[in-house]
Amino acid sequence: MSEPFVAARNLYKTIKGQRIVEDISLYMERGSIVGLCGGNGAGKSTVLRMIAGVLQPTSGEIIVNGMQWKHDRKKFAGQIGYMPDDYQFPHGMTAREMLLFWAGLRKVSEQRVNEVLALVGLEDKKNKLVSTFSKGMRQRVLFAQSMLAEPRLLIMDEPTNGLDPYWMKEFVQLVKDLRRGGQSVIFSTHQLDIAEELADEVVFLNEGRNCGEGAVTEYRQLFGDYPLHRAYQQLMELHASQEKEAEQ
Ligand SMILES: Nc1ncnc2c1ncn2[C@@H]1O[C@H](COP(=O)(O)OP(=O)(O)OP(=O)(O)O)[C@@H](O)[C@H]1O
Repeated sequence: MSEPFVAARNLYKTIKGQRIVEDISLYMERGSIVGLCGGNGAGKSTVLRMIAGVLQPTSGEIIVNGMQWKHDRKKFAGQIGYMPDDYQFPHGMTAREMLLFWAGLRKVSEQRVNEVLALVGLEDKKNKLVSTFSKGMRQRVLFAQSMLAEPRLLIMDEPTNGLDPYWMKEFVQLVKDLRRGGQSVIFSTHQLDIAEELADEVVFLNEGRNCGEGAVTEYRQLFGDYPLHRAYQQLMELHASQEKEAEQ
């Protein structure tokens, strides 16, 4: 059997003695979209940061397109676009200047900067200071940044946070277009309706562990309407009853 496009195996992360991620394995086919769902502090950002190579796992292995971070950091990073959940933009930089800065790091042309500005609808705001932007507009700058080098894998942490309904829809369409172009996407979200609309596969995390995963079509067959809401609720109820049993 051939190796999946992304194979993250048995990931553990411990920070200052606290286990944050425990035995997470995750596999992605090329050109697929995976949604990571779970409550606050479930470990979604930590898992995404490890796959992106910005945080090293305490143990476990991550292979993207046959490459490992520890063997060739530059090549590994070169095939990934990462959209963090938060970013401190420097003062005094316009949207265009920010994107030109990132484009320079990745050897991307000015024409591509203009393309991504247009994709996220910021052409007319490109010469405005990012520090004056709303949360949703800053998210669109970060989204544009992640697409700059047309990476094979896009890793996006809470990408729809702060987007208005129009941009939420546009975002969904843009990500579907990326998939159509053969790019793979993994994203975290609290918005289960977005995960249902966008993802092929969903992984639910709770307290740093995988508590359920499957194809969205399977969840639909199992639960009908609002399949991810229902699946999540069931998983949380199961978790609560297991905790209660363990206490007794
Ligand atoms: N650098 C760190 N030092 C200490 N604890 C950390 C650190 N980074 C993450 N954590 C802890 O790890 C847990 C998981 O955090 P993480 O940000 O991965 O969760 P999340 O699922 O993305 O949460 P949210 O949905 O609230 O963004 C949390 O309890 C968090 O406090």
